[in-house]
Amino acid sequence: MPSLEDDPFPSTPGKFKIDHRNHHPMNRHFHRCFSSTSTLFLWALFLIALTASYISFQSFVDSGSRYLTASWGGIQWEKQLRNSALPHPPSSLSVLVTGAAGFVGTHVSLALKKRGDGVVGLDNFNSYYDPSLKKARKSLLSNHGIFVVEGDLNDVGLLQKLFDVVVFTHVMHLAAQAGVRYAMENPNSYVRSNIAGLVNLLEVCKSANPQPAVVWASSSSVYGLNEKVPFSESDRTDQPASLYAATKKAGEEITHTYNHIYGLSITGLRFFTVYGPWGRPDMAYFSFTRNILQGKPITVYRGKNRVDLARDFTYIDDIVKGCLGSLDTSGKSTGSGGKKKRAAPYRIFNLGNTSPVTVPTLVSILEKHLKVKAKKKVVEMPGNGDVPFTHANISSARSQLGYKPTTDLQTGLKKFVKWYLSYYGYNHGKPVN
Ligand SMILES: O=C(O)[C@H]1O[C@H](OP(=O)(O)OP(=O)(O)OC[C@H]2O[C@@H](n3ccc(=O)[nH]c3=O)[C@H](O)[C@@H]2O)[C@H](O)[C@@H](O)[C@H]1O
Repeated sequence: MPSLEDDPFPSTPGKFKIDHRNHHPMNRHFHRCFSSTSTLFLWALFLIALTASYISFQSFVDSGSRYLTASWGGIQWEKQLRNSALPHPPSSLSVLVTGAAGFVGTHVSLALKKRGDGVVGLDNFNSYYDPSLKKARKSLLSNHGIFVVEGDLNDVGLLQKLFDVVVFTHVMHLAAQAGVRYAMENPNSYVRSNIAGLVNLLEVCKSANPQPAVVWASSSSVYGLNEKVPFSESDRTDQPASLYAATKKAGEEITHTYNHIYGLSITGLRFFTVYGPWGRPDMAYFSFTRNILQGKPITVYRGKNRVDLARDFTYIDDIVKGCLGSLDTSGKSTGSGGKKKRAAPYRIFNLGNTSPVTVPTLVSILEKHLKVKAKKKVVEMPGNGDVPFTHANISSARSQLGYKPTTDLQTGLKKFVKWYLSYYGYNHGKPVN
C-alpha cells in the first residue's frame, strides 16, 4: 500500500509534500524544481477546476438547466404516461397540460380528468414561488390519477418523447414565467419560458402526426397602455408596459406563424388577473392575505392623480370553463409532414369577469373575510410594468365558447380565504400549532 507521502497528487494542493528520503544535492535541486513546478501545476489545475465549476454553476443557475436534468424515461415511466393519457370513453380528449402544477394548470387538469379526458401534466417545479405548493398540487393531481412529468419546455428530447409515447389530441399550454413586476428582476426567465419554451413546444406539435390543437395562456397585459374600455380582442396591443406583456404579445405572433405555415389550430386566451384556491402566492390577493394574517403591512399602489388601480379579477372556476370551452371548440390542426393542407383555426379570446374592482376594495373584502384589519401603506405606483386598470369585453368568448363568468369578487375571495386558512392550518384566524 503506498503511504500518503508516496502520493504524487495529494488532495490538498497547499499541503504538497516533498519526499525527504532522497538527499542527493542534484536530486534535491531536481526535486525542488519538480515539486515547485508540480505545485504550480496543481494550483493551476485547481484554479481551472474552480473557475470551470463556477462557470458551470452559473450557467446551471442561469439557464435553469437543472430542470433539464430531471430524470424521465423507462418502461414504468411510459406506462404511467399512457395510463394518465387514456380517455374514458376513448372518444374523449387526450391532453398534454403544460404548467400542470401551476395554479390554472392544476384546476384545468382536474376538470378535464373529472369529465373523462386523459391528462398528462408537465411542470418544471421552478422556485419562482414556493415549490412546496406546487408539490402539494402535484399530489392532488396524482390522487386523481393524473401523472405530472417533472421537466422543462426547453428539454426538446423530453417533449419529443412525450409525443412519441402518447397521441395527444390537444395541448393546453399554461407553463410560463408569470408575474408582471418580476420581469424587471429576471428578464431572461421570461425569454426562456415564454418565448424559447413556446417555440420548442410548437416545433414538436407541428411535427407530431396527427398534430394536436393548441390552446394557450396569453394575458390581459397585452393591452398595455390601451385606454379604450372595455378591452376588445381587436383593440391595439402594440404598447406593452412590461417585458412580461411583451413576451405574451410575442407569443401571440409566434403562434400565428405556426398556424399560418404549419396548420396548427391555435387558441390564445387573454386571462384577466385570475384568483382563487390553490392560487399564486406572488399575486396581490394572496400576499395581502398572508401579510394581513401575520400582522405585517401591505403596500397598496395608487395611480397618477391619486386614482385607485383596478383589475377585472376573474375567478378560477370561470377561467376553467373558458379553457374547456376552448379545447372543445378548437377545431382540428390541418398539417402533416411540415405542411398545412388547408387553413386551420386561429383564435384569440378575452377571459375576464367584466366588472373591474379597485385594489383598496379588494383589500376591504379580504379584511371582512379574514376579520382582521390590514396595515395599509399606500404608495405611488412605481414604474415597474403595472397598468392602471383592466376591463374585459367577453362577447367573443361568450358567443363562441359559451363562456359566462358567474363568480363575483366577494364570493370568489370567500372561497379563497376558506382554502387559505385550511391549507396553511389556521383555526378561527389563528395558526394551528
Ligand atoms: O391579467 C394578467 O394578465 C396578469 O394578472 C396578474 O397580474 P396583476 O394584474 O398585476 O395581478 P397582481 O400582481 O395580483 O396585482 C393586482 C393589483 O394589485 C396591485 N398590487 C400588487 C402588489 C402589491 O404589493 N400591491 C399592489 O397594490 C397591482 O398594482 C395590481 O393593480 C398576474 O400576476 C400576471 O401573471 C398576469 O397573468
